Amino acid sequence: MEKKLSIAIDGPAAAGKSTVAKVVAEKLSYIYIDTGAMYRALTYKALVNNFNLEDENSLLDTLLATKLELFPSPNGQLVFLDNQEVTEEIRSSTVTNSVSIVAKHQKVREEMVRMQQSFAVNGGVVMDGRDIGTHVLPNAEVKVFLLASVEERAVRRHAENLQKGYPSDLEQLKEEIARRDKIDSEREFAPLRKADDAIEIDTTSLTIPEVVEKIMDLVHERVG
Ligand SMILES: Nc1ncnc2c1ncn2[C@@H]1O[C@H](COP(=O)(O)OP(=O)(O)O)[C@@H](O)[C@H]1O
Ligand SMILES: Nc1ccn([C@@H]2O[C@H](COP(=O)(O)OP(=O)(O)O)[C@@H](O)[C@H]2O)c(=O)n1
Repeated sequence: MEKKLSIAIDGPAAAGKSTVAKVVAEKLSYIYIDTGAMYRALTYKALVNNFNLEDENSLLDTLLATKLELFPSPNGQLVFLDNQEVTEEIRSSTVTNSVSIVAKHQKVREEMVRMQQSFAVNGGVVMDGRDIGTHVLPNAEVKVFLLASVEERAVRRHAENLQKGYPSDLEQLKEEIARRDKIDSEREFAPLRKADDAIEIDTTSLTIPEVVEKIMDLVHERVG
């Protein structure tokens, strides 16, 4: 039987990570794990309960007391928080604009990483996020860092919002994406960074199938 690999996909907001990670996981019959959803779920709970997002210890306590579950589904991944489905709720702009504050806390990240590593213990996983290649799966056989210009990423998110019927302002999205990238890249602990051994793919002028194909080529190189 072919060896089951671990595949790490990192990169800035709206670079296409989850879209291509889902397709790659499906092609390989691997599990897809969207780690951003975990930070989003904790942020959602903190916002609903009016918690101070700067209070690292209380966020850690909240996380430890939370039942956070990810279930594979044909459309990607369902997210449950204390037995309640929050798959859609965690994508709201309120959560999006606060999540990087929650995600900068070291203690929160350490616990998230512990959970993420436990999901990946048997390999056969495609995981996307910001620190997968650098911290969560440092021994992943395939590491990819996806990039695209901030303009292109904002245009993509804008189109996605309009298609879903959500209100959307392109200039505002551009600013929000740039601001989130800045916080994610500048935080002290486990910032958004390409792992030394990750392959960078600039997707600005690539289609989704072209990006998937590049990643599948890397996978095939590793399985020989
Ligand atoms: N190579 C690409 N070309 C055009 N659109 C893309 C490409 N990759 C992703 N998209 C679209 O861009 C949006 C953001 O992609 P997503 O996978 O959610 O990004 P991320 O997970 O990195 O935040 C989605 O609407 C997706 O369909
Ligand atoms: N491994 C990860 C994944 C997400 N995150 C944080 O969670 C936020 C949301 O991640 P996401 O992948 O859902 O975001 P999008 O790029 O899909 O909008 C990021 O902006 C980071 O602040 C992180 O710090 N580390």
